[in-house]
Amino acid sequence: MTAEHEQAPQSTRQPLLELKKVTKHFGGLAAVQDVDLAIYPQEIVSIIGPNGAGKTTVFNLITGIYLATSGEIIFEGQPLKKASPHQVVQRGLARTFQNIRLFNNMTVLENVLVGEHLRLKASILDAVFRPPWVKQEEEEARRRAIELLSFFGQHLVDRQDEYVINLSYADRRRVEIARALASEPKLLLLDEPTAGMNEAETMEAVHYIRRLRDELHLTILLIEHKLMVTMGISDRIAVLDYGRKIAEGLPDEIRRDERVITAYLGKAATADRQTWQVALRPQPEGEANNHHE
Ligand SMILES: Nc1ncnc2c1ncn2[C@@H]1O[C@H](COP(=O)(O)OP(=O)(O)OP(=O)(O)O)[C@@H](O)[C@H]1O
Repeated sequence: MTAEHEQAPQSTRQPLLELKKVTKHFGGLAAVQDVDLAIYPQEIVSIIGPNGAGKTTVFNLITGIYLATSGEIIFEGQPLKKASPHQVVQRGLARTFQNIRLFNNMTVLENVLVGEHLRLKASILDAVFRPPWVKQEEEEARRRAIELLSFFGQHLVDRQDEYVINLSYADRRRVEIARALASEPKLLLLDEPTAGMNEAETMEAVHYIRRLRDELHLTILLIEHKLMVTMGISDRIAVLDYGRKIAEGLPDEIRRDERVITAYLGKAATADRQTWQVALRPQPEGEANNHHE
């Protein structure tokens, strides 16, 4: 652990985001039930669980896409209440999606600029008549968008005028994160950030997710199906099953948790436990994230 990561114990800090007994019903189905979760500044927290466990629904509740049936979601000490997705972004939360949602008929740079529009002051009339301050604001937005692309290396800067449809899947995921960063969030929600990536791209994604926390001081909540990634990157992990949180803890605790093993493998699959243990083995020295250890 480096000195810059040392933080006060959680008990003395205020969570950046807190879910209190959050429940979401779809008709008779309880997709999320009584979920409590606290995420502290500059943590990387993962939500894992089998298909249909309620992970994406939790993201949709936090980001204002769904209204909770009951319970409370609190950001920086203030309830999000009925905040719309737009208002949630203004409060400082940004997200990416399981299925990348970029504008394919726009360039890389234009997509990132879309993420900046909430911060800009110019109205439609200003944009039409373009007084000097609007031009200045546009230039500043453009400069910042390029800077955000450069977080992922020079190659995205070089391809800023390319239509996003021409980029690799991994690059499109990077552009989607750059667009989320453009709204200057405090909390970034990443829904399966390594889906569709090969091993090398996945390892690179793990590296830049850590940099988002370490260099940009972001707090990160992610859903990730690749358990090797989750185990290596997370400070804490929350496990959902049938909408309920069945476990929460450090990666090592989750790896050994009987309820988690059962949820993933089913009761009849105890013979597969060794496979599970192998899949979740700690990352090699230097790769493990010892943020809170
Ligand atoms: N809009 C909706 N209307 C009705 N049911 C829904 C809706 N959204 C999700 N569900 C149901 O809620 C449950 C939880 O779904 P959710 O997508 O949150 O799970 P998940 O853990 O993200 O799954 P996956 O890993 O497959 O993405 C599932 O049974 C799903 O069918």
